[in-house]
Amino acid sequence: MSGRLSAAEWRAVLRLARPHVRVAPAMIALGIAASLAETTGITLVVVFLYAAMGHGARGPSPGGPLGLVSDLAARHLGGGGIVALTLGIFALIAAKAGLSLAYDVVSAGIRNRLSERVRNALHRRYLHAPYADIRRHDQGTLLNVLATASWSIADGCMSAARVVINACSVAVFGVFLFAMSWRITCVAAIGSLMLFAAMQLLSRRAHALGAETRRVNHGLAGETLATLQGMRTIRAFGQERRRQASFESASADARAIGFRLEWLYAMIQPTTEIGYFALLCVVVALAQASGISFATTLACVALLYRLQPHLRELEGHLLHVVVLGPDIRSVLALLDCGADGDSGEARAGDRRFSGLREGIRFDRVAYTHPGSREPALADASFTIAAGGRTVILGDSGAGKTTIVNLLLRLYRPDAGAILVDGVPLDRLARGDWLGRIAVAGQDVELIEGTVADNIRLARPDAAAAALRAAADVAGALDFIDGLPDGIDSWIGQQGLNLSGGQRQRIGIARAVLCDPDLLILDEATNALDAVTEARVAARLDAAFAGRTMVIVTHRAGTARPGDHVVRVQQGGVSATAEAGRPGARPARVA
Ligand SMILES: Nc1ncnc2c1ncn2[C@@H]1O[C@H](COP(=O)(O)OP(=O)(O)OP(=O)(O)O)[C@@H](O)[C@H]1O
Repeated sequence: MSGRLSAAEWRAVLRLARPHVRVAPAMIALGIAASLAETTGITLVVVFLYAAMGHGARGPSPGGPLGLVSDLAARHLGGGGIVALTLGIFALIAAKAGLSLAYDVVSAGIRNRLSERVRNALHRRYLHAPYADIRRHDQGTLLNVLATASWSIADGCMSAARVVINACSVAVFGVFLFAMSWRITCVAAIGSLMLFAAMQLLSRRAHALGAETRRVNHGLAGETLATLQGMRTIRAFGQERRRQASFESASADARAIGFRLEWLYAMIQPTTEIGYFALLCVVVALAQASGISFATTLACVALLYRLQPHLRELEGHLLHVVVLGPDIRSVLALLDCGADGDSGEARAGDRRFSGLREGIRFDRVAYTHPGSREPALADASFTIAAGGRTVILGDSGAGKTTIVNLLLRLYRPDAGAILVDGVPLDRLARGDWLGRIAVAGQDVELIEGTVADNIRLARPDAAAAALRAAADVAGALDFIDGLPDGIDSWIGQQGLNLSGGQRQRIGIARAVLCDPDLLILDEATNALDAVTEARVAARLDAAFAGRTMVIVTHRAGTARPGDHVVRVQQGGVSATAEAGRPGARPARVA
């Protein structure tokens, strides 16, 4: 892959920046106006010095625009010329400061708004890209791109704008210089081009450092996540020292790369300063040799001196765009993640769904996880009857959770169909479907917050009474009421203030709160003791009588007489039968 961003990548960046592109001309105009004010100011300063030294209308004319301004000043300003010039210079300095301030305010606004837009777009993609695709990225990368690299698009745009402004400023300075002396301008242009070529050597190094920075930052984010997510395990296994060493190693990499990057940027200033000093010496020598007046030489030197920061900035921003390239590319790649596929939004479906009437039929469904060789589910056919209990039974790794994820539309079958009352699942309006089903699993995803926050996650508008009722059905109310702040108790990071069984019951309460037509319990009570598990099962049976329940388990004893049992084995469905009457239905072998 080439170092610099391609035209297509720049087009993608501009598409992201589109709402702000119309402000860009105004921003660039502000930058150029500030340069104009500066160059005019420098010219006036030279005229001022010239007049102060007793020249002006009475002295020899410096020629060119300088002579013109000098003559005009002397003719029209008379004795008060110096005062008027001073005021003029002061006004131009103030104008330049005002214009620069306006530019900074506008660009800060755009930079922050554009970053916000990119952050939001990335977050949206994390939520809507096909689940299997987004899950393939490691969390450190996802975190780093959202938190840090997302700024690179705005920074890249700002640097590109600065490149245009600096190039225009250089052109403005060039025109002034040319009007004063074409010879000096030619020498300055050749010298500047030579310095620019030297900078290109730094730019190549910058690209390599940019890619390295991205890799190191992702590593550091991964290390941070590993510490945060594994805090308990690390301590339980006495791995603090090793973890600290691993973090410090990543941290040292970040320090080293940060230093190398800053060193690279720091190289720009002395390199250009030395180069320009040599150039100024050549200019002065040339001026003397070709009889260019002192005033013109002074003005040219002053202009060249003030041109230096613009050229330095131009080179710095060109370098910055190169350094940002890998980060910009990683943002674009994630924004594109699954964009061609059918994300949850893309296959939202248009058929209304108001409740399960007959049942759900898996018809020769196959699914292979991206990157996997073996299918997780191969040619699976079975039925989940409406209004009854279906037990999906299978060993660890048999494909049970894959079935649940297919029902949740997190995955899409590679082959076969899932029919809900005869309608393909992905034709149903996604909101309608997900609004009618709820799942509780063995690993409950808990957010940092209170018990109430966590139960409410699936139905943020639920009333307090509904929350308590759901917790009661899940057998969670007793322990919740025993917590220091009851349902408003803080549950700690990942719910660590709670036991595994308590966490599972919060997960069940969350599902119950949705009041679903179809309740899926994926090993949802395996952390409970037998008595509590039986109590929770009885409450759920009572609350969901007449509704559809899918119980996913590896324990054959979970099935009760009357339950429909689907046995999953090595990705296929080996048999379906009615619990207690194994021969009652013919086994359907996938
Ligand atoms: N995201 C994934 N990427 C690749 N392979 C996966 C992924 N998720 C699951 N698998 C594989 O698919 C197969 C079925 O996994 P699944 O989670 O459906 O099994 P399970 O029956 O629910 O197991 P358990 O009872 O242990 O939870 C397993 O071999 C597993 O390794």
